[in-house]
Amino acid sequence: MACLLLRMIAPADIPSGLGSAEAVREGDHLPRKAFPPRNNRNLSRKRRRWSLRSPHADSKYASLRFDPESGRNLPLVSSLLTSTAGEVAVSSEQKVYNVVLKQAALVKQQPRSSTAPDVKPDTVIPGSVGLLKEAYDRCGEVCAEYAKTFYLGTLLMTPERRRAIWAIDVWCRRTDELVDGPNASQITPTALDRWESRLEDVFAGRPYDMLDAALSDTVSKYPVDIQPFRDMIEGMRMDLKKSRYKNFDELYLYCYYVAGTVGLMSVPVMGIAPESKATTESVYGAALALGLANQLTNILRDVGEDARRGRIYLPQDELAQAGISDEDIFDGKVTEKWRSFMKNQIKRARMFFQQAEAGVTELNRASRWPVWASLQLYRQILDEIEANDYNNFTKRAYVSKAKKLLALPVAYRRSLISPSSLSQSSLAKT
Ligand SMILES: CC(C)=CCC/C(C)=C/CC/C(C)=C/CC/C(C)=C/COP(=O)(O)OP(=O)(O)O
Repeated sequence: MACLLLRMIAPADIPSGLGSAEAVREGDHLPRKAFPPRNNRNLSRKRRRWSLRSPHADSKYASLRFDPESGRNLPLVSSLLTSTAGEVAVSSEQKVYNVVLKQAALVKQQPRSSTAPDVKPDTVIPGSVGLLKEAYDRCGEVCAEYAKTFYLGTLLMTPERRRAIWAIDVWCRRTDELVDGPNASQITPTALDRWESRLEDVFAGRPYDMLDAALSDTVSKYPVDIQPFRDMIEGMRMDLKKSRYKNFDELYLYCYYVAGTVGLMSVPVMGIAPESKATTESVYGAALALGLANQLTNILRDVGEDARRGRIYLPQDELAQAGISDEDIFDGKVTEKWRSFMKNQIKRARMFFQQAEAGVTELNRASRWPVWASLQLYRQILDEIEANDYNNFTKRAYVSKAKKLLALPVAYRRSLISPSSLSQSSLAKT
């Protein structure tokens, strides 16, 4: 099939760790060194980050309020921001919400189904079926190695959905690897442009290597749009350029690019439960919120590591308001000011998790367990930051194996709750 026409043109500035044409021919599609052990990673940038906004309408960071009727964050005043120069600009939340609407519109025409009958069967070209299976299997191996818990959860999905999720996950990891991996220092905006044109080829059915072939096949079968993928690359460009974020609006956009996009890519594959009464937009909004919540958590966990790389992802205006300077962060002293600042940041991240929760129940049953499990595990990192007395400078907050194991049956029980069993969905009705 078209997606197995592996192209042999290696863009010179894409690091070889991303899988060369030769590697494909030899069957070693993605050298393991492309995904070094996590503790050895080049942390030149914050990893995928995401978030929406303010924890409580009454907090000093509240520029949005969560509206349970629509399942959306609504601007408290307006979706327009006024700059100091007096120019009026559309807020990041509004920009991203427009993407959510577009993504939802793309899948709306598809009938909701738990078995995904809309998924087209593999096109059989003699000799290619085995290769495609091998490509997906390799994606599964990478996912298993880098996101064990999530991988285990995906095993509950239908085989088609599971392998599609692996293919998307692997593309995201490879993209992240460009600016966060062993070859990060060689990455230029031109390399990202090349990665983007390679993405266009994947969507046009012209994959470059085996891992791309799996994604190419996935996007030919599910209503997955290219925009969130392009946006993720845009997040990598942003990371090359910026090491400070003026305010939450800037950080919001970054978080959408690098993590909220993953939520938008996943919903078309995970599927919305046929019995769900929630609007497609609201489910996409929840998926976005989960991406944002995870990314904010990731940022809060890694403050010290990032500072050692000269990076501060926390909003500068909020830091200034709390009386905290960049130097204070580089010094890494846990003061009362810091604790109080962190409490507000944690509140905001929790608000996004809460917003995401309502959407998980609306997903197809088989997709709920892995999503609940990963939501719970990531949210617990916030509890661990508190347990470390807000020392995220020198102590890494992590969830113990025992807690991870405990989260699985809890997530499983929650996954049994179906949209129809909720007397009143917290998401908007169609
Ligand atoms: C809620 C609904 C309706 C759907 C779910 C939609 C999904 C799957 C959302 C999840 C999006 C996601 C997994 C984003 C990635 C965010 C993130 C911070 C990833 C960090 O990944 P790693 O770098 O592997 O994490 P560590 O640094 O913790 O190892």
